[in-house]
Amino acid sequence: MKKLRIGARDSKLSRIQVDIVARKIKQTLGIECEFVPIKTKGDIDRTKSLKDFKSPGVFVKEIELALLSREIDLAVHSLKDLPCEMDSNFEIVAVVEREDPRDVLVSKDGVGFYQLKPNAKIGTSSLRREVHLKNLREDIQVVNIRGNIETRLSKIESEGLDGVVLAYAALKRLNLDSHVSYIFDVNEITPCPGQGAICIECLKDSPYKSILSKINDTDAYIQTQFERLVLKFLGGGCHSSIGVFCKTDQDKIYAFASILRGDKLVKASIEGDKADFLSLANKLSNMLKS
Ligand SMILES: NCc1[nH]cc(CCC(=O)O)c1CC(=O)O
Repeated sequence: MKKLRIGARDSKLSRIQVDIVARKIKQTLGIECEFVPIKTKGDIDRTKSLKDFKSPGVFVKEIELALLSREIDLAVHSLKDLPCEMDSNFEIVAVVEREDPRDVLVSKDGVGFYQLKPNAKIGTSSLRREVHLKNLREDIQVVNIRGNIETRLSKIESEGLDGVVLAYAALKRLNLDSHVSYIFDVNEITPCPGQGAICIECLKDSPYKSILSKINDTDAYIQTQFERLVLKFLGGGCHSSIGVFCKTDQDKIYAFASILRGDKLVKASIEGDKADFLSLANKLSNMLKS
């Protein structure tokens, strides 16, 4: 079989994620891959806050165009970068691996979140993280920062911040998790739907769909599809305040979600059988709608 061309963002983290997928494809399916780096709008325009991009999927569009023009055979993304409402030409054929979905604080002096000085300045451009941080500590001042992980870490010094909040998964994959000062429990900051998961996206009529689906991690797939479905039912763009977290254990699903209503963070939780996936996602979103 010919080499498969993997398209993905051109960042250090993205390359590491592509390596993880390529290794799995080689080991499990015996197929070689090559990496095709693609610049996305989200990478090019670094001045804009993520909240100000008009359409979702700022890290995705150009990669999907490369799929359409057959310049690449598959795309590898951080699942959380994929809008929950996907264009009908495309499909998530596998969730390959899910790292820890929690958010973490990297602080200036290594102090924990509750030890930060009053009115501490914390960098993030995620509305979800902002809302949760203020819910935990009213005094926290949020500063908007953008850029890849290394850039955001460097902004602690360059912007005089007391810390930044980032995805644990990203720091682990970049081998930077020794910088972590505090790990937020999922009850403190509800994770972003799909956070920590790497996925493979293909054209719906791709000849590689069925072979690539062999490297799907079933539990990671169910958890993240559940989280994305709740986000979709709530009408959330992927840069909204909405957090959803789903855990699985054998035949069971345990999930909760949080959303900003007025100036209050409201939360709901649910559990049930995997077989009732759709109605559970529906119920959970309805609990948060009213
Ligand atoms: N918002 C950008 C983004 N997209 C994916 C990740 C890495 C985490 C993941 O794989 O879910 C990050 C960085 C972050 O949230 O700090």
